[in-house]
Amino acid sequence: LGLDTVREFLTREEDTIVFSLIERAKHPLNLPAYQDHACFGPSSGRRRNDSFAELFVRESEEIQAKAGRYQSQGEIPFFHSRVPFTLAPPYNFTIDLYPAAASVNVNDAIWGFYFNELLPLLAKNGDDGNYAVTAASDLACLQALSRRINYGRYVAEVKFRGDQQRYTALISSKDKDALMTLLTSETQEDVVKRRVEKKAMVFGQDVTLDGPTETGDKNTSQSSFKVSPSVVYKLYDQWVIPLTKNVEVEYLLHRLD
Ligand SMILES: C=C(O[C@@H]1C=C(C(=O)O)C=C[C@H]1O)C(=O)O
Repeated sequence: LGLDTVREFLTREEDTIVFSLIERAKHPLNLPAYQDHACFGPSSGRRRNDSFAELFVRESEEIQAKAGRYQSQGEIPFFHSRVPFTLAPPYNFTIDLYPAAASVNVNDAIWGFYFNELLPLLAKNGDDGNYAVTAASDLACLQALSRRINYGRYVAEVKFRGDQQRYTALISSKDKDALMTLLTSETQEDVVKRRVEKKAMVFGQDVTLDGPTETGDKNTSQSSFKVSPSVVYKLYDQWVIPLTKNVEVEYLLHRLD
């Protein structure tokens, strides 16, 4: 585990995130899927206050928990299920994280910005009734974002090991601001934001057999991309990077527990 390796992981996750957004943007907003108390058919066993999307995520996570998804430290569910067993054969996952800090995560914040702020920028107004397909693509977005952002734990572990003296001093004095400054690389953040914006252009264009496939083409206006590159830039600038850094700080604060 080194800084180059963790950054390679984050770079690869960008592809997953951009593709999952492109998939979600295929569907209209489908607002009824997100409304509390929404009533679809017989409400057998249905908990009140759950939107359809919430129910979909909860139940999907339950089956994925059974299948062993959360045996890996890299995956953190949005809802903690009480499923005690796993269908998957046991596997000795590597333990890279410090135990007392390993469960640090910002899934609640991810849930909030995804549904309240990102989704309206991503999906066009409309309702085609395909709520299950829509919620399945929400789940894919949420899982990709959660994996990327909560990977801040690994980034923090690497940074801590690389500069134990300085980090230990700041952790002991619980100096959040100084920790934030020490772990921040503005140059790297700028590279990441410009790269994801470019990925939205490359992955989100219509591919045809005539003409070159280029991102600098003057005919490719923002509106011709499946997901607006500026929305992807904003996603990283306002939510993904700041939340990743919050995860890093919170992890570090527990690194000496
Ligand atoms: C993840 C890192 O830590 C911080 C967060 C970044 C990000 O979320 O992309 C980029 C640079 C750092 O400010 C890193 O150094 O790679």
